[in-house]
Amino acid sequence: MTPATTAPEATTATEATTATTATSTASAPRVAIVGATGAVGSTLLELMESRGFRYSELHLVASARSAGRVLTVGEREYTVVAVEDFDFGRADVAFFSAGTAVSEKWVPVATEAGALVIDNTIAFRMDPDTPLVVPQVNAHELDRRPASGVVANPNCSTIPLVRLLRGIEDRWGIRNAVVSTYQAASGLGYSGVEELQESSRAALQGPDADFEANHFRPTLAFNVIPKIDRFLDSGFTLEEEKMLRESRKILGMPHLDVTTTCVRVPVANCHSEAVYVECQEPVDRAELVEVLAGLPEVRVHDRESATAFPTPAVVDSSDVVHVGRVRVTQNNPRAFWLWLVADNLRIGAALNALQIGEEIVARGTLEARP
Ligand SMILES: NC(=O)C1=CN([C@@H]2O[C@H](COP(=O)(O)OP(=O)(O)OC[C@H]3O[C@@H](n4cnc5c(N)ncnc54)[C@H](OP(=O)(O)O)[C@@H]3O)[C@@H](O)[C@H]2O)C=CC1
Ligand SMILES: N[C@@H](CC(=O)OP(=O)(O)O)C(=O)O
Repeated sequence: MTPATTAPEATTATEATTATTATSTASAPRVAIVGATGAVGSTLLELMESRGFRYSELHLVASARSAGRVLTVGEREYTVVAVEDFDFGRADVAFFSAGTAVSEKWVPVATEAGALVIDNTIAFRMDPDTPLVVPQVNAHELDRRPASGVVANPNCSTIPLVRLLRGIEDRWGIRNAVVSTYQAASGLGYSGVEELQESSRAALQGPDADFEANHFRPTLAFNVIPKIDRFLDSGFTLEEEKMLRESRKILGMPHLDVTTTCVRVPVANCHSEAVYVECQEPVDRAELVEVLAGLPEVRVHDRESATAFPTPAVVDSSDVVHVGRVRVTQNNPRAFWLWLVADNLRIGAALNALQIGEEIVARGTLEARP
């Protein structure tokens, strides 16, 4: 997790916001990032640089609070523009990670102006005209420009899960899966991490320390909270419901039986999941390890030593899904458990969104601009 840098001195707003990368060509898209100052937006900017994603223009967009702030991307400085003041006709691709309400209001404006939107929020995920894409699973959905003009990025816990379930379904067939998540404070952005830090400091000072929670109630410091997002009438939370319905849509398995308990834990970054899967056929552990390790961008930590299992503190800022504790159950040879850890800001949000962008460019999907 690396915050964006603010340059002490900067070029003027107009110059800065329309700068062209050294590596760009006429065919590289013009890119806008809405939510550029946030945890996901900053991670996206970092990944664009490290992965060499080419653009002919880059526009950084946030709320009026950040308008005029200057961010350094690569070796250039860019001035942040308020979304109300941005002309989406200046972007071929617009990444949105500024919350659901912002996407509901501004994504239609962006698509109307001709931009293809890659949206990180829940706003359009279940829209039938909007593909919900994890490139390692269903990149073929990007062969054509979507009717809605939007490609949705799934929930941060759902992405690593479906990447493993795809390989398991293809080899053994899935009867059902039971998942418990252990989700980091960064799922609520920079302010979630700050609240975890401040509440931990206050808890260490004693019961009378002055601290007011905005996000996590009861406190997340030295605690775990079995509720993420709001409760539904079913008794499940919306986060748990997202994991069911989004997994079904991404995998193209409308009857997939996956049930979850989503839990917030006092970890800064990286979501973990304990996953139980019952298959249609008996599973051989060695073959399971081989199948999982053969999936794209997955690393299996398999009994290399007594501590060779992934944990959030160790695999933070990693671009692969880490898997450990792979074990077939003693009472049912068709069932097994595994443990996964994935960086929610990268794999669960910015990296997945950027990989969608890379696929769109590679497949020429943007050429059908309306
Ligand atoms: N964190 C995660 O793991 C995941 C997040 N997401 C999605 O991404 C969104 C952003 O997450 P994250 O980056 O972590 O959050 P942050 O709180 O760190 O950042 C929020 C960003 O949105 C901008 N923003 C807020 N309100 C407005 C507004 N009214 N108009 C324009 N821009 C606005 C902020 O700009 P400003 O600096 O001006 O306040 C900032 O750039 C989430 O709400 C969620 O929908 C999706 C999957 C995972
Ligand atoms: N709900 C996730 C983060 C997030 O924003 O998810 P979604 O995009 O599905 O609302 C978390 O708190 O860890």
